[in-house]
Amino acid sequence: MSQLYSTSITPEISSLRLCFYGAGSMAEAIVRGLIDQGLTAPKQIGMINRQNAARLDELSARYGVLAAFDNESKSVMLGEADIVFLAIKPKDAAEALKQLRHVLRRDQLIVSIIAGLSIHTMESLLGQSMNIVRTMPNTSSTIGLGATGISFSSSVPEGQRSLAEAMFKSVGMTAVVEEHLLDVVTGVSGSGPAYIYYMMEAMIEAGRGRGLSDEAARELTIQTVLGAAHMVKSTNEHPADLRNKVTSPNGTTQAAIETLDAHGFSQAIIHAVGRAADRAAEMGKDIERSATS
Ligand SMILES: NC(=O)C1=CN([C@@H]2O[C@H](COP(=O)(O)OP(=O)(O)OC[C@H]3O[C@@H](n4cnc5c(N)ncnc54)[C@H](OP(=O)(O)O)[C@@H]3O)[C@@H](O)[C@H]2O)C=CC1
Ligand SMILES: O=C(O)[C@@H]1CCC=N1
Repeated sequence: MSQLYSTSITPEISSLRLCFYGAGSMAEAIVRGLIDQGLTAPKQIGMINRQNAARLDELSARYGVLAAFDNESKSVMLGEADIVFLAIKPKDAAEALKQLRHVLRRDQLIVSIIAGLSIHTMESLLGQSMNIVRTMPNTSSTIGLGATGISFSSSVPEGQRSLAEAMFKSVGMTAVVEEHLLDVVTGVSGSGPAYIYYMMEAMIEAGRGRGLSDEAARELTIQTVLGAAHMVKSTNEHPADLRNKVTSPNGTTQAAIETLDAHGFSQAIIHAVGRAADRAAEMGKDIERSATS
């Protein structure tokens, strides 16, 4: 299997065994996306968590993936994997990676989705340089509409880079960026869906508050967000130009935008993205400190 990695040809993903170390919401989003998009079969995917057996049962039943419950099967599953996804929370990363030090091999591709955790710290925790793909996906991968930032450790050969990109492309779009920019990616698109949901919550609440039914408020909001995103993508126009086309002089949109401006809407979003990026860096530093303690 490792032979495939040494070539510059992207191997068939379906022939590789994938192991998700951490079986939480983001791991599920990627797994569901990979299966639904037909990139691989459920039986090629193994999932591990720390203790929550009910969660593993649920994932096996829902997707047909394999699950490892005891330490021995966890070691076998990790050992047999061609690609190991690190999908645990940042706070658990230092301890978990130290435990993986003698389990992971250099011929395996490591794909981390952990916010803030640098390739350098991963290699310190794992005790050796490895082929590491550091990514920042988002939960829209579940429906094939994810946005994933990707960077690579210097040793990752071209074939493995293409493989990693192909996996994440199958669940959305990808952007290869320099590693230091992944924290910004976290602020924009990793956490980004939550900002949009938050705005949708407010729009729905406002609609209901002014008398729309729950269903009408929800459906009108959904279609508005969908349509606006599609408009930006399909017309390729700048969002500001599209906004201007909605805004009649002295009309309703102008009144609304002035109200948003009065409440610091743009600045709030800019600060939120920046704060998320800073928080990713802080979490990375915390893990780095645990790595050396
Ligand atoms: N959620 C999101 O939108 C995004 C998350 N991320 C990143 O993805 C990662 C996972 O986040 P998310 O899915 O939300 O987290 P969850 O809390 O949903 O899942 C974390 C999983 O890790 C498992 N786990 C914890 N410690 C260990 C261990 N030592 N060995 C094996 N498994 C372990 C947990 O198992 P148990 O329950 O048994 O403890 C749980 O299944 C994070 O690092 C986050 O930064 C990246 C992009 C977006
Ligand atoms: O909130 C978090 O820390 C993770 C990282 C990006 C989205 N969720």
